[in-house]
Amino acid sequence: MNLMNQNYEQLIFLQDRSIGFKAIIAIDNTTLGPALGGCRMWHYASDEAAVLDALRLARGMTYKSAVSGIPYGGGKAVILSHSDQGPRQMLFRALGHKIDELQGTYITGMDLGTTVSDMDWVHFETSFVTDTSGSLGAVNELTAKMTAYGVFLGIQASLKRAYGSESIQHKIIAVQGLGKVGFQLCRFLKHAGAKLIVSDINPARLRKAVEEFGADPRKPGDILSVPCDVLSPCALGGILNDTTVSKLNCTIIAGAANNQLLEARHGKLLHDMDILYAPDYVINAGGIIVTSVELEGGNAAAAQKIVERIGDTLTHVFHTSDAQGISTAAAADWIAEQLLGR
Ligand SMILES: NC(=O)c1ccc[n+]([C@@H]2O[C@H](COP(=O)([O-])OP(=O)(O)OC[C@H]3O[C@@H](n4cnc5c(N)ncnc54)[C@H](O)[C@@H]3O)[C@@H](O)[C@H]2O)c1
Repeated sequence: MNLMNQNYEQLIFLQDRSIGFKAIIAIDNTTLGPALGGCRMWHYASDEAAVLDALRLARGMTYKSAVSGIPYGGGKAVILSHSDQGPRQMLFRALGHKIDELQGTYITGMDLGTTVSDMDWVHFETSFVTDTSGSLGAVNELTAKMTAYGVFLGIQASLKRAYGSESIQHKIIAVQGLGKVGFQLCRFLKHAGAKLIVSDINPARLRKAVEEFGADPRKPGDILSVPCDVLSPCALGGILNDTTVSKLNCTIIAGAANNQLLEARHGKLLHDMDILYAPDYVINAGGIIVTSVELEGGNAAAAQKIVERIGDTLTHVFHTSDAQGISTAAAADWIAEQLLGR
């Protein structure tokens, strides 16, 4: 990988051997405001894989903020997880110390593998952190709820585009992943009259969804190929790839998971197969909207008002895709690039 060819603003490598701390901060773009994006703590196969992940996630945040109309740029932090690390508080305080030196260019928060208490440790060192105890997003899991609500509205907009009506009544919707977002999404969908098919690697969560929603459970390996109107990926990224795309049996893909397309070309593949793909960073922006409203001192109602624009943003993406004859994924990127003035 030639790092100098990547179009980012800053790539920062951090290391403190005494506490087994190794981290990366990627600041993709600050044209529209300070770079916003959570901190992931993950085990990577190599340092290079971690750098690539940080850069890709940071770019996704730039685009997500731009299309959502919030005054922030994109960034991401990654702490490389390994066996001989010091106590978590030391790792997150080390990260916080560096973030403070950046004087607000980058603002962090929670992501995969990190928690509210980790953000509290970051907060010991800097105020450029969200998702701390008592924050707007952390209380009653507002971030996840608003993400689920945005996905629900995005599913309605996608149904309207594919079937001419946004009605969810009797539509078959397959939800992969019943965590904080997926479970809440099922609540909205069930209430609107959907027939749910669900899957989770966690048997307790699966059982709960069957009991609460009368959902039809499937094995994790089967959910992506079930015949359905909408497939809603709410677990991991990279699930739309060479192996899975040919097995899909849905009209629409609209879910919360980040980086659903393994590679950009898979967006084109879906387009050629006439499957309507709701670009992930457009439909799952509810969480970052809560964070941005929190940073501006707003409340849950203010956040909801912005989340309610997600359906219209998605419709704009679909129109752009039609007008330019490009995939919805490429159309979303094009809109974001325009907003960034590039
Ligand atoms: N929480 C948010 O506000 C938010 C915001 C934007 C995007 N996202 C993205 O949405 C996705 C879900 O987020 P979350 O907060 O609900 O996470 P979570 O960890 O609470 O839930 C993920 C669920 O997926 C399940 N799962 C994992 N692998 C699976 C598989 N192969 N098949 C079926 N189920 C599987 C897990 O058991 C878990 O129940 C993630 O990709 C996340 O990055 C979340």
